Amino acid sequence: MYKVLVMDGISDMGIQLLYDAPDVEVEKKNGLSEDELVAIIADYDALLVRSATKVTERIMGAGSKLKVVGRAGVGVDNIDLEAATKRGIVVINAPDGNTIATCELTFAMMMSVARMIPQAYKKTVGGEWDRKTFVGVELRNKVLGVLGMGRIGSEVAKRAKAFGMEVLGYDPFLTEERAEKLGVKLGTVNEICAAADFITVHTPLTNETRHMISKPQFELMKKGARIINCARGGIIDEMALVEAIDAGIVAGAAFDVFEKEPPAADHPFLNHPKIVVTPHLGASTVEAQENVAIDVSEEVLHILRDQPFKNAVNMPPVPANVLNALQPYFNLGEKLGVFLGQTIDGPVSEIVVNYSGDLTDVDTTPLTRYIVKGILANQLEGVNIVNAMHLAKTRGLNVVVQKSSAAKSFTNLVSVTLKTKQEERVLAGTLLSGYGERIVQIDQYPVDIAPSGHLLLISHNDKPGIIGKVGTLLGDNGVNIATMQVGRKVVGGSAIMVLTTDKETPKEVLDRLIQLPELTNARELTL
Ligand SMILES: NC(=O)c1ccc[n+]([C@@H]2O[C@H](COP(=O)([O-])OP(=O)(O)OC[C@H]3O[C@@H](n4cnc5c(N)ncnc54)[C@H](O)[C@@H]3O)[C@@H](O)[C@H]2O)c1
Ligand SMILES: O=C(O)[C@H](O)COP(=O)(O)O
Repeated sequence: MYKVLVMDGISDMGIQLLYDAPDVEVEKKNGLSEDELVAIIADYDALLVRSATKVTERIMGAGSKLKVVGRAGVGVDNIDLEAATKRGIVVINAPDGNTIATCELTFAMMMSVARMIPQAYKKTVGGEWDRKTFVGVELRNKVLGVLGMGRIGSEVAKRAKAFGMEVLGYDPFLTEERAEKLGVKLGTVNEICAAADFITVHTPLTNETRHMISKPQFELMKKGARIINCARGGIIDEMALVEAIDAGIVAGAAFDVFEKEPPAADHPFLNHPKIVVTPHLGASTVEAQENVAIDVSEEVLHILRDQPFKNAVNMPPVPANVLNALQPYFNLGEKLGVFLGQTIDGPVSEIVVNYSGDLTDVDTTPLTRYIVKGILANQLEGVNIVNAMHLAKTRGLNVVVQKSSAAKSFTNLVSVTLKTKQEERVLAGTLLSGYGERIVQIDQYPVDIAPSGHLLLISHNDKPGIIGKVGTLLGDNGVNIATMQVGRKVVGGSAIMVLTTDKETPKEVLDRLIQLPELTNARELTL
């Protein structure tokens, strides 16, 4: 039974999928401190949060069973991604579910700041009938600058056109074609700051975007510009904004997010007559909360059940067509790795993976992760497809991927070479129609082996009688041979024998095998 801890008031309707799952037990808690989470997290396989819970290295360190942290929303700045990756914990988010909610809040904020609705409301309910102070501006014919043209920024740009606004956009990944399709003119941050009547930001908070709008940008702005931030606190320099308003450059601002949340009681935005504030409500609609909770629940179930998933934040996304093409090979790739990992002595210095045939048509990176995971699994605990490449890198292990279009006798071939300072071992596998996964090459020897169960890999000199000696020794010790294959390059030269056995060969039997004078090596492998 998997235990899932759900924090931060995530929608019950959205996580119904988890309640309904027969293999999942859900517990809901709110407002736990870091210490309280550290004390209980070892019981859980999955943790679901919004932005309120900070998922720190300490929490993940204590989460000995933790497989996945699910963020019911977009921003993962409350989750220590590096710590998760190191521990092989998958971090997933729900990037699409709250786009429209946040886009619509952006317009609510834009209208609020254009017409001073919150300020007018406050006076009206206070008993004043003040129609002179609140003369606003229209959006029509105004220039809107959108910094960050991802999901939310693009939706904002589309709707701004309906208000009759001219839209200028900046995003390092916005192509001219896409900008043209959206009816957006491209500009630099400074050009947009100089030209816009309204500026809205929709980027993540990164080292590059921190204080992207600060004193120098405010100094470029038109008198009367208005600023909206429904993305992340810190993208706009809060103190520089207050100065720009007080200097008469900026006419007003609307902020849903703060550099520190919740802001201190004496934060200059609170009670400022020209600044509208909300408590991080961008995603707070019934629809968005249901959407993100459904998305994250589906992914959590996939991860807990070892099924493929798509929205991992600490792994590159895998497009559906790539996943479809590679998925049948994941198990084979891992088995090739597990096989090789058990056949090598001494530290591995390089892994060379060669893909040939149809597999060369897609990005094979996800499959490489399975291979590397399999190789490392023999040496390291807790290795999985999230941390496999990271662990390989931190151990100075070079992973080289090659592709060759000719697959020789096979439609597809995955060939893996493991190199240490002393030796080199090659293993190749394929999927054979009607037969499934097969290992088809060990070093220079062609073989045909199903990669599962117990195997004995024996290196020997090609001498008459050796097969009988091995068979007798195993038989005398109750180890039944299921299949046997022998390969050699030249008569009387070095050769290999691969046996599949119905049970593990005991260590003492293996030791006696190795003492046979014709044998150079014997290893028990479990796949
Ligand atoms: N207020 C809320 O409750 C709320 C709700 C949802 C999302 N958000 C936040 O809104 C932001 C945008 O969300 P999204 O779903 O559109 O994300 P997204 O990933 O689709 O878009 C972000 C865009 O920012 C661009 N970008 C990155 N660095 C940039 C830079 N230096 N200059 C300009 N553009 C840059 C990226 O290329 C990307 O296109 C995120 O920070 C997210 O956390 C806030
Ligand atoms: O990044 C997000 O998705 C938003 O900031 C929403 O955060 P929330 O789920 O805490 O409302």
